[in-house]
Amino acid sequence: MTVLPARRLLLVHAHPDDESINNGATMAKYAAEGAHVTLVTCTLGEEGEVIPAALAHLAADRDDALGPHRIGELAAAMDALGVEDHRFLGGPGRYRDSGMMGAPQNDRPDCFWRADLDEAAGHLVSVVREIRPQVLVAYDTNGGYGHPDHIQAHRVAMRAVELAADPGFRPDLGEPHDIAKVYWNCVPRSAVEEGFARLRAEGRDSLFPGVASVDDIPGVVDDADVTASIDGVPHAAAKAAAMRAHATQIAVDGPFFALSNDLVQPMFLHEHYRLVRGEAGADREDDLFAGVAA
Ligand SMILES: CC(=O)N[C@H]1[C@@H](O[C@@H]2[C@H](O)[C@H](O)[C@@H](O)[C@H](O)[C@H]2O)O[C@H](CO)[C@@H](O)[C@@H]1O
Ligand SMILES: [Zn+2]
Repeated sequence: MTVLPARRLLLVHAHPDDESINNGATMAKYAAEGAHVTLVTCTLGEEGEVIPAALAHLAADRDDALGPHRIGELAAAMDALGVEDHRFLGGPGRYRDSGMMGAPQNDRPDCFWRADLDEAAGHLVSVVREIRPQVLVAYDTNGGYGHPDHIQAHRVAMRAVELAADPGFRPDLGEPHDIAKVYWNCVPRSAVEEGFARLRAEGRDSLFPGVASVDDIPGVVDDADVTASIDGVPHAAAKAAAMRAHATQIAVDGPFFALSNDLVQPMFLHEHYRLVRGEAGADREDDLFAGVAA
């Protein structure tokens, strides 16, 4: 019987790369502090575009080998963050990347967007009842930016929070567990505006073919809606290394990056969260475990 650390954090993401973009510094911080950090990724990202020309053959409409390749990218990213516990929902390849909203891939019977909600949530309940986290991080109801896998990851995570605590649900999956605090990823508008001002001031808007806009940033909220902000500056190098590890999806340029759409955007080193379940430990928390664990 493995005895886990006192502080246990669970994060649920749609594709390999989302965890590093949204929470890389937070994950590195808590791993370095000795908390147990568990990442559950819901798909292998099989339908992603491929940035390096030398790897273009991996794409779904070529060799359809991007999923297994991204397993390796995710493992390298976890090494960079110091995270040892990362899993795929239902096992690697159980749910396939659904493609962007409206894409024909949304209709594939094996895609995550078509998953049965309670069946998928059951796989996550098993992890919750094993790890028994005090804190869960998930996407907001729009999945940050409306990608079907992100929306579904939100739904599965929130359904698993309910089911994991229900003693009548699947006793075979372990004792019920009530997650004390649930946060949704977010970015305060002031941080987005500051990031783009820095990008323009450093002239990076001329090095990439395009520049993202505020509307391209997932989960932008009014500053007042932010509950917790994690200062990830001490973990900047780890976050950048983790993002670089996802080389088919992300091109990193110092404190900026672009996805395969070539739109440069700031890399946020402060990572922000909105508490949607549980009690906040302060008006603006600097610790996700505030009030729940030593
Ligand atoms: C960050 C994220 O969620 N990436 C997803 C997303 O990828 C985007 C998609 O390919 C889009 O067409 C591009 O313009 C954009 O640059 C990409 O970031 O969707 C992919 C397909 O579902 C997914 O694999 C990728 O992880
Ligand atoms: Zn994603």
